Order: sequence, then structure tokens, then C-alpha cells
Amino acid sequence: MTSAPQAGPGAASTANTPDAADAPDAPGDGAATSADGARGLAERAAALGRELATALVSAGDEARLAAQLRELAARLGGLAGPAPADGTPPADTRARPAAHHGQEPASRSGAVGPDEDDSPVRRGDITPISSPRNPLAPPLVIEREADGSAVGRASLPLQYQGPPERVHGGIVCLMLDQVLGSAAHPKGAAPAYTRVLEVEYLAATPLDAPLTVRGWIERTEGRKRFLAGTVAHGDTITARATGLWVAPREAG
Ligand SMILES: CCCCCCCCCCCCCCCC(=O)SCCNC(=O)CCNC(=O)[C@H](O)C(C)(C)COP(=O)(O)OP(=O)(O)OC[C@H]1O[C@@H](n2cnc3c(N)ncnc32)[C@H](O)[C@@H]1OP(=O)(O)O
Repeated sequence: MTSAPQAGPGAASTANTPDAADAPDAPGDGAATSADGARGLAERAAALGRELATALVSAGDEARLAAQLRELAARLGGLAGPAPADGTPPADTRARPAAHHGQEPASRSGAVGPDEDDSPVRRGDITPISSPRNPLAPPLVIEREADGSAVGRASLPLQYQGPPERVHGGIVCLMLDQVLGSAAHPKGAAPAYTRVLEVEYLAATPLDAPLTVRGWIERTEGRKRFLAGTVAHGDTITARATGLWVAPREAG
């Protein structure tokens, strides 16, 4: 295995960071009136969802939890704006069938695609690890380096705990799957899926601490891409992984 590519100061592109069009609106601008505004609204609502999850697992004091919940509810109510007179939910929050990623290439911008067709297939990043609009995601912010490797950064709060004070091993694996998956898709590459992912847990991955997840292609053989990666806290590599991503035969 070759050594991990170093994080260069000049990340070439952002693999899952929302582009400017996805930036949240200024506070207090009321209900969204455009797709971009709705996206910002969704991301702010997701951020409140994360705060809620943290509050639910953190508070030992029921009175304090109740106060936090009231505060979050007020902020959520402020985001949603006034309810439509007929009770119709806003377009962006209407229930949809479960999303499935598998057959559709995802946007690299992290933006969720146009809603006009109301398709059950959501383009873009709605993964439970890196999507800014998925409250299950920390989110892990992934950038692509000039050398083609991918680097994810996050600090994981208490709801990601496994053993006390450590990030759950499955979450460590999830971060590696996502970052190696990003690295497995250089520009123009056919979509490929994780076929093998082997993770070694070398040391505790701490909660509430800056983590860096790296992934890079070791070699490519036809439709097979062999990946490697690491999770680090400071200078400590807490996990390392190797994996195989395979493009389906029909992809060419
Ligand atoms: C996704 C779209 C992205 C779009 C661009 C945006 C990118 C933005 C970042 C996205 C990030 C996503 C990160 C989340 C990643 C997931 O969550 S992916 C979802 C989880 N994975 C899956 O659903 C995959 C399920 N498996 C499959 O669909 C099929 O097995 C696959 C992968 C399409 C392969 O099917 P297949 O070609 O029929 O498989 P098969 O011929 O048995 O094996 C393929 C090759 O691998 C070899 N192989 C198999 N096992 C091994 C092994 N253990 N060791 C060595 N070689 C092996 C075989 O020998 C074979 O090689 P050849 O004989 O062809 O030389």
C-alpha cells in the first residue's frame, strides 16, 4: 500500500459541499420561495434535527431537556413560516417514497436535484453521513484534492457514540465508505459500488474532536478500482481501510 496522499492546501474541488446556490438564506427571510431557498431551508431544518438528536442523548436533566426542546421547536416553527391556509405541506417537505441511489449517478455538488419532476429518485447527496440536508449526517464535509484523493472532515457529537467516549465502529466504517466512494469516482468515471470494504480499528476514534478521513485509488483494473484510506485524529491514525469498488458490467 502506498502512503496516504497528504491534504494539500489547495483542494481542487468540493465533492459534497453545497455550492453557492445551496447556501442557506439569511435568517428571518420567511418561507422559501425558490428551489434554492427551499434547499437552504431544508439544510437549516436538518441542522436543528442534529441539535435535537444531540440534546436527546446528552441531557440527563429532564427539565433542561424540556427547555432545549421548547427552544428548538420555536426555531423550527420560525423556519417553516406560516402554515398554508388549506393545510397543504410545502412542496419540499411533502412525503416521498424512500430514496434509492443505486441507479442514478449522484451530483458531485451535493445539491439535491430539481424537484420539478417529483421523482422518487433523489439526485445528489442525501446520504446519512455527508448530506447537509440529512439530519442523520454530521455532516462529513468531503473535498477532492488536486491529486484526486478525497478528504472528509467532521467532528462527531454524542449521538455517534459506540463504546463510551468513542465513535461507533459502524460510523467509522460509514465515513470510510463515503470518502473512499468519493475517491473512487474521478471525473467522468462510471458509477461504481462498494464490493469490498475492510476496516482495521487501530485506536479509539474520539467524539467531539476534529477527524480527517482520507481516501485514494491505489490502482484500477478495468472496471475494478482498488481503494485505500484512513481516519485520523491529529497525528493518530485511528482506522485504516482497503476496498474494492466495481462498476457494473453494463456500465461499459
Ligand atoms: C454510486 C454512484 C455514484 C455516482 C458518482 C458520485 C460519487 C459520489 C460519492 C459516492 C459515495 C458513495 C459511498 C457509498 C457507497 C455505497 O454505499 S455503494 C452501496 C453498497 N454496495 C452495493 O450495493 C454493491 C452491491 N453489489 C453489486 O451491485 C455487485 O456485486 C457489483 C458491485 C455491481 C459487482 O457485480 P458483478 O460485476 O456481477 O460482480 P462480480 O463479477 O462477482 O465481481 C466483480 C469483480 O470483482 C472481483 N471481486 C469480487 N470480490 C472480490 C474480492 N473480495 N477481492 C478481489 N476481487 C473481488 C471479481 O473477481 C470480479 O472481477 P473480474 O472477474 O471481473 O475481474
